[in-house]
Amino acid sequence: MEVRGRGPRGEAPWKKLSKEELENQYSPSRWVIRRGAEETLRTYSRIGEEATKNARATRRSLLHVPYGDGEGEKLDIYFPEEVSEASPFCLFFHGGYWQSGSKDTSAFMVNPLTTRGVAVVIVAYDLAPKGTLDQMVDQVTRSIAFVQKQYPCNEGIYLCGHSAGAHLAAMMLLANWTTHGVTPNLKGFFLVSGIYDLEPIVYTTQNAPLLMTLEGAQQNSPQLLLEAALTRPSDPACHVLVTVGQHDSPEFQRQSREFYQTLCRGGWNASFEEIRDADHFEIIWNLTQQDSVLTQMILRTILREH
Ligand SMILES: N[C@@H](CC(=O)c1ccccc1NC=O)C(=O)O
Repeated sequence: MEVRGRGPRGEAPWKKLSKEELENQYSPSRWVIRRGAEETLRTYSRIGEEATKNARATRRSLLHVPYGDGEGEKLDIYFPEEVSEASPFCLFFHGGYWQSGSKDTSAFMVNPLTTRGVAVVIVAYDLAPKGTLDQMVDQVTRSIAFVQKQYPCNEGIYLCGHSAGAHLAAMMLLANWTTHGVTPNLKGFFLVSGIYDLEPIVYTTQNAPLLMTLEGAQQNSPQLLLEAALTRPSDPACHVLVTVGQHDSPEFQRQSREFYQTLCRGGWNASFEEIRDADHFEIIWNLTQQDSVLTQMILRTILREH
């Protein structure tokens, strides 16, 4: 019998790593090749800030829209040139290990997508230590239900997440919409350099603000939940793109590959792409560029299917 989360051949590979090596594997900025770690993180913030400033200056938008009663439950909606409530909508969930990042610095994909008629929503959620993983997953679920209720004529809802945000988006593959009074018109997922098995994170310093227990990590691991899922995808046409950077760490690459394989076994319409010459941060900077491989893959999926 296959042991849950361990693959068909026994022990999870990360369990053989020393504490230092595990820390290293789950520190994305240590794997970048074109600049130092600190400079990378500064550049990441700067590019996010510039993209957001640019999006807010050039696109029609609704900013800080509450999707719930909580202080942190806000989202920004950026509209295409020809405002239409029937546009496809792409919701973006930023990364930062569930403890950093902001919707106000994450409008990376807004200009390339709105130019092609796609409305983009950048979603904020309560970061740790204020927010727990369970709360963040619930907030993300409610943000999607909110968009569906506001724009019932949408031509498809697509979820895109980076790193920790890809984890939150991936959890929506398993969401139970019956308690939300609406089933969103979900047509695709774009999961970028994500983490799908949270168990190794428990043993790294990233867990200090998260305070995840082993049990909590397992309950919020789409990798384990999908392996155990008895249900098939309700919409077989819904596409799941799993991407990882060529220069992401071997553990990040393993997580993406194994998640993709599990999706395929579960009957999902999934594809896997390693983005050449990109590290964990450059992969998201690509989204600010109309002609990058990742932007083009996302646009092809949305424009073909809606
Ligand atoms: N301190 C982390 C920061 C990090 O992992 C990160 C930063 C911005 C966006 C995504 C990130 N990773 C996962 O969510 C690092 O070592 O790179």
